[in-house]
Amino acid sequence: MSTRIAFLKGHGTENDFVIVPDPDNALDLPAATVAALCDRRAGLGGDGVLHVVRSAAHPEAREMAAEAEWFMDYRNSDGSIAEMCGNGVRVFARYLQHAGLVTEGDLTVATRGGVKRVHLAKDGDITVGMGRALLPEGEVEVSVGERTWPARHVDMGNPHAVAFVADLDHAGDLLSPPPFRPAAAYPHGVNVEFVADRGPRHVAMRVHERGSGETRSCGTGACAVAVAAARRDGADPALTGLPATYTVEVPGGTLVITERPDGEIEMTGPAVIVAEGELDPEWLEGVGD
Ligand SMILES: N[C@@H](CCC[C@H](N)C(=O)O)C(=O)O
Repeated sequence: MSTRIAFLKGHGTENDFVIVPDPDNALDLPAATVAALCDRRAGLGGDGVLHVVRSAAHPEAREMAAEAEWFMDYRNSDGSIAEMCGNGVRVFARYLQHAGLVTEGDLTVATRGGVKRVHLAKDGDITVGMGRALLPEGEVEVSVGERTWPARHVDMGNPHAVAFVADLDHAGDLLSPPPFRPAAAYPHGVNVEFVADRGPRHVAMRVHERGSGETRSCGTGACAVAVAAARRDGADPALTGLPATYTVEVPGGTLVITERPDGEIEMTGPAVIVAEGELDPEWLEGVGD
């Protein structure tokens, strides 16, 4: 990579991303480059990278090109690849609008977790159709220090372990991934949500994200939390025939999650573009040295 490369910085409820527009998939973005971009001291800083590519130009998205023109090639801040990023989809859609590539209204975004339907208001919040959750059977436990909690395994395209706790401070400083049992439950690692009640259908969470550490929000995590809370509260929409809406407070803001009786989940929240610029080619050439 020796030519000048454009970037933007954006966030959704303070889950922050470096956005790299690359319509023709011409850039090499190895894990070391992603990690350097996300480095908060020596790079731009971010919980992840949103690599913006035309679906037709990306081998993992070509099959979705007829349904969604743009592919969100999402990477965690350590350079690892994840199937989905809920806050990322909203910020991705906001970028497309900002760049004049789409107008407000309805659009689709291809992700490794399938095509997501997005409703983009001109200046307001963005709603994403997140698909259905899977709830694999089996007991899971997560620990922090001396404390251990039962956790609900919820798959939102990416894996989550949701633990209800009395106090979010019990999750400690979350400087390393919370150990979980059994190891076989999450062969590819897991995002862990700690959840405390705030009121009827109103919860607060902290999250330790696979590949990024503790972040200030996780959209797929908030959906997993709402799904787990609805089962705990006897509000499973498939059983009641009624939608279940939860307000999920995250350290960086608030997300509203609705699960319908057919299992489809919608997430609504903000998305903001903060800055744009160009990477310094010399800095980029030195990455990985
Ligand atoms: N912050 C994201 C989730 C990003 C991926 C996650 N760290 C994983 O590895 O599965 C969100 O908003 O959903």
